[in-house]
Amino acid sequence: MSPALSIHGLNCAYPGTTVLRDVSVAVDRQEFFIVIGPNGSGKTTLIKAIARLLPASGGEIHICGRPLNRLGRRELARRVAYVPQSAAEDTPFPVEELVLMGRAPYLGVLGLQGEHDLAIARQAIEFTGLSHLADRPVSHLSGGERQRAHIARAICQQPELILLDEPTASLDLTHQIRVMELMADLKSRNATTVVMVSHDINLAAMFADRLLLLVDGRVAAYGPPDRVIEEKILETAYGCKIRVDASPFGPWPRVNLLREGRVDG
Ligand SMILES: Nc1ncnc2c1ncn2[C@@H]1O[C@H](COP(=O)(O)OP(=O)(O)OP(=O)(O)O)[C@@H](O)[C@H]1O
Repeated sequence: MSPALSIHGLNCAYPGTTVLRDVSVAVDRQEFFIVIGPNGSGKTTLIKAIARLLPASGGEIHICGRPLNRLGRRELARRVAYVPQSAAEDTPFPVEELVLMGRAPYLGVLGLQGEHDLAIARQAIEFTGLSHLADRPVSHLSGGERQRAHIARAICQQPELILLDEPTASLDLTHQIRVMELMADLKSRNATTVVMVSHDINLAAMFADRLLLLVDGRVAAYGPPDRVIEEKILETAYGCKIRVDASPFGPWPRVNLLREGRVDG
């Protein structure tokens, strides 16, 4: 079976700047894949290229074996859902309506939602812990609640591949772990492939099947967490002092930041 996502020799550029250079990775179906890397290394650019929001200037992206640029808009929306980095917006729609928008790729010409669509939307709202806010306008939610509403909309789209750009960035600790558990759950219950950008390397180590470390738009490391989360690799990538040990709470590595000159070794 072809991978959920395969990227070969991808280059992406904005006018005057090349951001991604020769990026090649493959993400298996039902994999939890997390992209890490310093600010400006090209993580959002990569996610946007996969969501077809940015054109590639070279290379190829395949979704479940199909070339990305040959998928029709509806087919792309059925296969791929994208949750952007900052979902700040003043939409006056209630949460339930925003989430129901995820059904758009499945509706007929009249765009009428049926009981089935409503049931899927309610399930996504419940799954993200927003049932008590279903009727509240999105503009009246906190940043973290709004982020979860956008995740619910993406889940409601029932995609094969869900792309999330720093979904835990504005969340408190409970909701950070909840979003990660939610994605792990979605992966095993719905066989969804999850591709996430995150700056939280310790959370990423706990949940990712594989990590991709981008530095200056290039693949610096790629593999299971214990192959990527190594002191030398991270210190070179981030340019700060780091110690890596084994987490006492599970079979994953743990990153510890050091203050300059405070610890020997
Ligand atoms: N619209 C744009 N036009 C020109 N350059 C851009 C544009 N968007 C991003 N860039 C540049 O491309 C590079 C990669 O940006 P990108 O947002 O992909 O990085 P990132 O790894 O997601 O960063 P962060 O961790 O800070 O969110 C940066 O140098 C950025 O300044």
